[in-house]
Amino acid sequence: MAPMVMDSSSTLSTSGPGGGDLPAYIGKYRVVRRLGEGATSDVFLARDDFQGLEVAVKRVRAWALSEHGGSEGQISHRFFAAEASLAGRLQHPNVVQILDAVPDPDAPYLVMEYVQGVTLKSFCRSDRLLPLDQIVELGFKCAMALSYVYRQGLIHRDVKPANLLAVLDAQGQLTDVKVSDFGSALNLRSDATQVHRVGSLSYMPPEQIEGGDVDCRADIYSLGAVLYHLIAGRPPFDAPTQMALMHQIYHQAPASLIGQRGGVTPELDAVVLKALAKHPGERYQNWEDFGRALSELVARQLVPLARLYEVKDSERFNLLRELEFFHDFGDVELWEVVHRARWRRYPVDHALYKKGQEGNSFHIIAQGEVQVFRDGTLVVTLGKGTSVGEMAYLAPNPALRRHSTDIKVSEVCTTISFTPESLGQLSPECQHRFDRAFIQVLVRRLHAAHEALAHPRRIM
Ligand SMILES: Nc1ncnc2c1ncn2[C@@H]1O[C@H](COP(=O)(O)OP(=O)(O)OP(=O)(O)O)[C@@H](O)[C@H]1O
Repeated sequence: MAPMVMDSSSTLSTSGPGGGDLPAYIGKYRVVRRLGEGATSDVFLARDDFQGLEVAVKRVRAWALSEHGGSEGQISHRFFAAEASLAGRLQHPNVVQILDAVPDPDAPYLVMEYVQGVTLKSFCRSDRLLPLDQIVELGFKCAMALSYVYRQGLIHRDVKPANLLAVLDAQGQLTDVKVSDFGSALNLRSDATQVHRVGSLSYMPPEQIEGGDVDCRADIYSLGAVLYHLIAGRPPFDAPTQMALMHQIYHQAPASLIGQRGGVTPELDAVVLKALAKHPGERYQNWEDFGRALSELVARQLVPLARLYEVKDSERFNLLRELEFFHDFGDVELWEVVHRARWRRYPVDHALYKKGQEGNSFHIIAQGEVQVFRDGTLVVTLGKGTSVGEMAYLAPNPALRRHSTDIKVSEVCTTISFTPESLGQLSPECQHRFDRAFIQVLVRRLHAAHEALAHPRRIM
């Protein structure tokens, strides 16, 4: 049995498998295992037994805060304070949520959403590189997440592979990515003076090294450097000493990605190198532009697609943003629809609904067209952005739930569909958006029906 010892916060602890002491509890959280460690803190997988929840607890190492820690100690305090101030604030599917911050005087800790997976550092080695389309997808998701973060008044300032967590499913397949570690974040709304030179040199833009004021374009550079590393298996600049590395970052253009890896197109190379421009004015000027450039690479097939007929998450997100039905949805709700809806592509002549059938799912047409027939006669053609089947879905009694028309696909069509059960699993905010969008659809239909009754000749 592992020896029992007392740790700094007087909690019983055992010697852990990863070396070092593994505390039995941190506050009310039962420690399961060590997940990783950073420069100043240890991260543990822990359980909140009361809520039955797995969390990641990041605890600042006691020595780092002690008087011996000197300026290191002060820095740790500041890093902790920066992350702690964000507890409960950042809520985005691609940002690791900070659930709580406990300012324990000996060893303060943060409680975070637990991400099952590895950091993107695992995919920076040349023998473990990800497919190019997956790298671009990850880049797009990080760009959208950091755009959200920027809109909250924050610059991350330490975007690097070790701070981007890759979500893996049970089969070990990478399914998503989450931005983490806001210890170096600059809060533009409350930090009166910028603390300079935080971050990791290999991914840091010149203006951040110089100690000048930074804005979102500094993070855009860093994400560009991460994408470069994921594509090439080496960072844009590499040198044996910090001085030499800084010299390269200031003065040397990164080598083109073409030829460093099969399948890299001039367009992909241009997008990454633009993000890595020395001068912020020559980079993408905002996250929206960088995100658009990345998603266009996928949409226009300018990266080799591993699975050709798949509707990628970036495509889905952009499709939704274009549809009137989703105009009032924020980014967070749109990502929920990307992940939770059923996305299907239907061939021409496919019968979406048949008259008399009882319906409980509804579709929103994202691409293509359908035709509505009443007793064999074409009534209307519906295209992108319209919804079908919502009447049967919203109907208060079974008789009204039967479809009164036949609906057939007339042009290859992608639909987003929900059932009452799948809609019920969405967050209350997202359900609320759906309710509002349905009310708008119904009001429009009611108005059209009213007009038809009031002015029958006009519409005949
Ligand atoms: N929410 C999480 N879920 C799962 N693992 C995590 C989580 N947060 C962090 N980790 C793991 O712990 C490691 C260290 O975390 P983190 O980078 O936040 O610590 P840090 O002390 O701020 O590091 P550094 O100062 O070196 O950037 C990560 O690389 C990752 O492996």
